[in-house]
Parts: sequence; structure tokens; C-alpha cells
Amino acid sequence: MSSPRILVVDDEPDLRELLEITLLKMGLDVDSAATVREARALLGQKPYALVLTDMRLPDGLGLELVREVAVHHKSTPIAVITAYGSAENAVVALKAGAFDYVSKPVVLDDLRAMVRAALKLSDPAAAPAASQAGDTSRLVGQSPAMQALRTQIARLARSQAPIAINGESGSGKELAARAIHAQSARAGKPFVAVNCGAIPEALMEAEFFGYRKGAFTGANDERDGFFQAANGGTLMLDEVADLPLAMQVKLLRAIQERRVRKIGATVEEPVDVRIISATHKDLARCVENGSFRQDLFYRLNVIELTLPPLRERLDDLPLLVDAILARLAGPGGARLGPGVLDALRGYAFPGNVRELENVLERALAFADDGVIEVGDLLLKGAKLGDAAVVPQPPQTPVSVAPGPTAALEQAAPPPPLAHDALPSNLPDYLSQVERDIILRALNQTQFNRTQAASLLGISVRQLRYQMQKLDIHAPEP
Ligand SMILES: Nc1ncnc2c1ncn2[C@@H]1O[C@H](COP(=O)(O)OP(=O)(O)OP(=O)(O)O)[C@@H](O)[C@H]1O
Repeated sequence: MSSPRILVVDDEPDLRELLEITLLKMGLDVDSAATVREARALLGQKPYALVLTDMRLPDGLGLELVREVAVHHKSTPIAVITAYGSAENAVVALKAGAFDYVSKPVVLDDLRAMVRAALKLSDPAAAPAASQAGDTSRLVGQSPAMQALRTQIARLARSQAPIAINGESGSGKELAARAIHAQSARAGKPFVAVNCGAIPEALMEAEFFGYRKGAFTGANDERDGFFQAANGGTLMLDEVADLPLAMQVKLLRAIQERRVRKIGATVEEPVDVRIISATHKDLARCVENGSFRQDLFYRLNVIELTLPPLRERLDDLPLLVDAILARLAGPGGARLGPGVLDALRGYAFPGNVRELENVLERALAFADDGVIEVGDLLLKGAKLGDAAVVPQPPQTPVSVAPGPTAALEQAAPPPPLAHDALPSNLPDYLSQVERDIILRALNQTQFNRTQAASLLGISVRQLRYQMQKLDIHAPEP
């Protein structure tokens, strides 16, 4: 079998030779071109497993080749070599459809890793199996919006460019990020999702970059951070708008340099991660109001992917309901009574698919013999057509009623403290207070996490995190 063939386009003879030798040593066949014209001629003659081009060529820009290859040779990945410090060029090339980039001076290990990733894309045998967990089949829905999303995901999986996923809370941003990872050349490596809003600021640097033993009090062992844990794979920065400014600077550096330094370490270590960021906030507005750095925004927002809210793809409701009920109650274990689907169709779902899951989970707890009736849905607030589509707190606080809701956990307030008294153990006392407040919100909303989080002014993820930490569970059916 013949070796994969690579096209190197560079007018500097020394660098071209270095690239050729490196690729030949990897067992690959190499053709070289010194100009855009020569490259075009070769591309017209043979198929290539990868094109590697310099950005500045005597008769034009590497960017022109990137655009041409992206349109006329869709199955050929093209990577660019950018001058040192010209991060903007890399972003422009990635936006134009480049698979990845390497910076000058070329670090050969980085080059080899990039070439191996590109070859996986053009080798069907090395492609991740479609059945792999996390592929788009977990994204339920056949509406035009979902079909377009699947096509976009397949396209984005073929590039290494950073992706910024926008979409309302619960609309499936993490699921989409997992699907991109699972279909990419990185599928065999870890996917690490980090909720930037849930990490205390003081711990952020250690969590992201790791630390050496003895770097600070309590650092008893050396530990990797998220970047090292995701090495070779994908790092998802969820709720990225919640990153404090000081951390944004450090993150930008790590992404640009593709290197991180553990706290207490003297040397940096290379990391190879694809960054996918997500937020339900308008990041451009955060840049305007100064809470998000423009340079980091520019770096993360190379390619945008927008997830449609559930209310804009209500045709998917039957499929989603079936999939969710099958997961909750087993195949055929639950079904909808008359009018239920129509009632769901009339609801705006401010919390999107996650809210649909919560609504069905709760309804199933109330349902007789697995048949969900309209009354079991307890839909409140946002109706379709309402102006407000953000999560709505219930109009009147709902008291814990007899019947099924009586199973809800009762809040146990902490013992009141006299005016000048102090708790004997502050963390325990605060946990009790927090538990009491969260339970109150959950009871008011019949354990609807989206609404409870909205009442408390925190994200659903933060609420889930706190519930886990404080050992709060939804009532058993
Ligand atoms: N198209 C879909 N098909 C099936 N399940 C979905 C779909 N979209 C979302 N979900 C489910 O909805 C829940 C929320 O999805 P996910 O965590 O990906 O949303 P998100 O947009 O990342 O939420 P957040 O903004 O809170 O981080 C998950 O349980 C996920 O499995």
C-alpha cells in the first residue's frame, strides 16, 4: 500500500527541506512547491492526505490556498505555518477553513502531532467509529435546525479550530461539543468539560494548570490540571463568560503558546488541546462592558456554532419525549395521555431540553401506571408567545401540598443564632443555611431545577453542583 502523500508549500529552501525530511522520516511521501502556482498545479494532479503551507509566498498568500482547498478539495486537510507571534494570522486561516496551524520556529514534535491528527482524518480505517458514544445520534431531533446542526458538527470535527458554542441554557451545548470531539481525530483522547462558573477563583490556576508538590500549603502531591488531563483531546470551557479577568489572561497565554506551567514549576510543558467554549451569555456584550477580554474573545470565537432553543424546533418534541421517557422508564415503560403533547407544544421551555427532561422526570413521579396526564406536567410561567422567554419563577410560591409533592424533601433550617452568638463550626453552619435555602427553592418549584436556579440567581449547573455537594436528591417516584 502506498504511503499518504503530503504537499509542502514553502519558498524558504531551508525550512522546506526540514519539513520534507521530517515527513519522510514519518514514512510519508512528500511533494514540494515554492509558489501558489506550483501548489495549484500539483493539487490538480494528485490527491493529498495533507497540505502544509507557509502564509507568505512569492506570488500570493497561503490563505488563498486555504480557501481553494476548503472549497475544491474538501477531503484534504490544509494546515498553515505562521510567523512567530502572528496569532491573528492563525485565527484568520482557521476561520477560512484551515485544519490547524504550526508557528515558526517549527517545533518538530508539534508538527508531527499535527500531521498524525490530519492523517487520521483522511484515513477511513482510523476514523472514529460512528457508533462511538457521543456521536450525533445522541442529539435527538430531525427538524431542519437539527439536521443543519449535525452537518455543521461533522464539518467542524474535521478541523482543530477553536469553537465557541452559543445557545440558551439546557439547549445541548455540551452534547454538541461531545459530538464534535467524538467525530474528530481526537476521539481516542479525553474530552474534559470544565464549568468555569463553578470553580472558586483562588483555585482556578491550580485547577487549570496543575501544581508541583510543595507549591503551596496542602500541595502534598504533584497534580495535573485540566489542560494536562485533556492533552491530545478536547477541553470544553463551559460558562466561559464567568472566568475572572486575571484568569482570562493566563488562559489566553496557554492557548496561544500551547504551553502551560504548573504552579511551582520552573519550566512550561507543551499541551495539545482543542478548545471548545460555551456560554449562554452574549460574549460580545461582555467584551463591550469590559468583563471579557477582547483578545481572548477573538481567540475563542474562531468558529461559532449556535444551538437553537427548543421552542424553535418543537417538531422534535415527540422524538425527544420518546427518547427521554425510554431513558427514564425503559422502553415502553411510560407514555403520554391525551393532550399532553399539545400542552408541551404550547410551552416556551426557557430551560430547553434540560427543562423538558426535568418536567418529564417529575411528571413520571406523579403519573399512575406510567401514563403521564396533562395535570402531571405542572407547566408554569412561560407560554409560547409570551414576551419573556427567560426562566420564569412561579407567580406565587408553591407550598408543599399533600399528595405526591409531600414526598419532597423538607427544608430543615439551621438553629437560629442569637444576635452576637457565633456558630461553633462556620463551614457546617453555612452548609446548613445553603441546604435550607436550596431546598426551599426546590420545594417551591416542585424540584424543577431550572426554575429553582433562576429563583436563586445561579446557573442550573451551579445548582446541580451544590445539590451534589450538599447531598440533596430529587424525590423518589
Ligand atoms: N438534541 C438533544 N437530544 C437529546 N438530549 C438533549 C438534546 N439537547 C440537550 N439534551 C439533553 O439536555 C440536557 C442539557 O444538555 P447540555 O448539558 O448539553 O446543555 P447545555 O446547553 O450545555 O446546558 P448549560 O447551558 O446549562 O451548560 C442534557 O441532559 C442533554 O443530554
